[in-house]
Amino acid sequence: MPKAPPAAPLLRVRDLHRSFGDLHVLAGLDLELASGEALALIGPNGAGKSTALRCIAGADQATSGTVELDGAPLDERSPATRRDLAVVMDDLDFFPDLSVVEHLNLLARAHQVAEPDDLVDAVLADVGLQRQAAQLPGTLSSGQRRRLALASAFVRPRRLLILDEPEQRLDAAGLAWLADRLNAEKADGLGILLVSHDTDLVDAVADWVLDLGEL
Ligand SMILES: Nc1ncnc2c1ncn2[C@@H]1O[C@H](COP(=O)(O)OP(=O)(O)OP(=O)(O)O)[C@@H](O)[C@H]1O
Repeated sequence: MPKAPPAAPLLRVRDLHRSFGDLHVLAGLDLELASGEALALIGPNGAGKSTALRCIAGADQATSGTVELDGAPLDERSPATRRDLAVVMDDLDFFPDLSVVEHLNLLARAHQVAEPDDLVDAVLADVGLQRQAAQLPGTLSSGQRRRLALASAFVRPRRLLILDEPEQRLDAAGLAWLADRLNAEKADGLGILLVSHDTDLVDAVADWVLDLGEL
């Protein structure tokens, strides 16, 4: 009996290049990620980790190379990609006049999740922002703003989670929560691509580690 062709990985990046003038930040990055797995990009400051995430997520234009989601070119404008891809970068942008709960409600409803109020309540409790639900982003502490950014990814549909230094500004309890949450996401079948300088988080979550400082 003929064998079925192997399923495409959730994410496949081939020969990704990104240069800024004569600075070759990415010079042929290859990676693959399956559903239910986490891949951590590590490396020193300036190694190109955020550049890689931005090019993969479509926030920056690679000089050359391919990025595929489920075997099709990843197009951040397509409805399918926008449904599947949840991105939390390190630049946190919020509407200054929408409260915490209003942000999360807006996202859940825009992504047409079932029972948005229940999901938002659950995520608020999970990220520890229940008491801050009515506050505006400008009144949150920096760690609370990071929690809101992470919460934004958890109130929407997703199959691939891309996270740039999600550990930033989290306290010890927040870091423990983050590792548990990301492992729960993996158990739910999500693929996770993260950049992190936190070796404990990488050890706790990553199935694969790619050191961009060594490429
Ligand atoms: N838009 C840009 N124009 C010029 N140079 C850039 C641009 N974006 C990034 N770079 C350069 O590319 C290199 C890689 O930057 P990047 O932010 O990807 O590093 P990183 O590995 O994420 O570092 P860190 O650990 O400090 O976050 C750096 O030398 C940076 O100055």
